[in-house]
Amino acid sequence: MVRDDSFSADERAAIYRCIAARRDVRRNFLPDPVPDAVLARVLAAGHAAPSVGFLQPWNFIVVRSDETKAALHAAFSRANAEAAEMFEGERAQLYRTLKLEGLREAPLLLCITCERDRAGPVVLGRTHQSEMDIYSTVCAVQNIWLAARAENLGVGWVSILDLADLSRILAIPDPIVPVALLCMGYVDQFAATPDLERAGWRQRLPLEELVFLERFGEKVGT
Ligand SMILES: Cc1cc2c(cc1C)N(C[C@H](O)[C@H](O)[C@H](O)COP(=O)(O)O)c1[nH]c(=O)[nH]c(=O)c1N2
Repeated sequence: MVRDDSFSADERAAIYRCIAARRDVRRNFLPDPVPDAVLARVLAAGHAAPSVGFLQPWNFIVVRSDETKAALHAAFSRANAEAAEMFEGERAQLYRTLKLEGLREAPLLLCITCERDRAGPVVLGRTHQSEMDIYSTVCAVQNIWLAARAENLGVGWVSILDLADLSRILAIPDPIVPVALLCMGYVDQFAATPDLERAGWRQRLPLEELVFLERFGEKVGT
């Protein structure tokens, strides 16, 4: 049955293509600025995300200044040096070759935060699973990532930073938690596969190994 709110086959194909073609991008950003109207659409996609108790716990901090980007990059460099020490042998060597941020090259950075006390301590849906507001914010991040891809904007998530550094640099007050720092900008092409896959860090897992029937560990069709 085709209803007015049904997706057409073309629309469906576009959505799946966007999901498959989304990449984590942290290199080859073009200097072209992200127009305000495009950013507004991408942020509206974030704001349309589902949220526990309809809390909408997010804030979006837009960073364009070289000064703030440099401070964030310095925080990344400190954390990344510590991170490199946590791997051993060949892994540590390979880690040091990876490009894991595009904080200075990207024309725009976006920090997505979670205001955990936005509606007081008792929130519908968060009563028994306290992280649900954080997860809601991650839903907003993913909406932004996909909308950006549809706008042909590359997005890279940079999590190799101390949260305290992030809060200090972006003046995020205490009850508000930074959830994601994204670098964003136009790129001339999107890779077909994840950078980490091409670098030999990890391969994509076969989906069938991850799907169970009724109980964890019970394979479909066995
Ligand atoms: C929560 C979270 C945090 C990070 C990431 C992702 C997510 C979901 N990723 C990107 C990650 O490496 C990438 O998504 C996978 O390698 C898969 O690649 P595609 O996103 O499919 O291109 C990421 N990449 C990176 O280079 N530096 C980083 O700090 C992070 N941090």
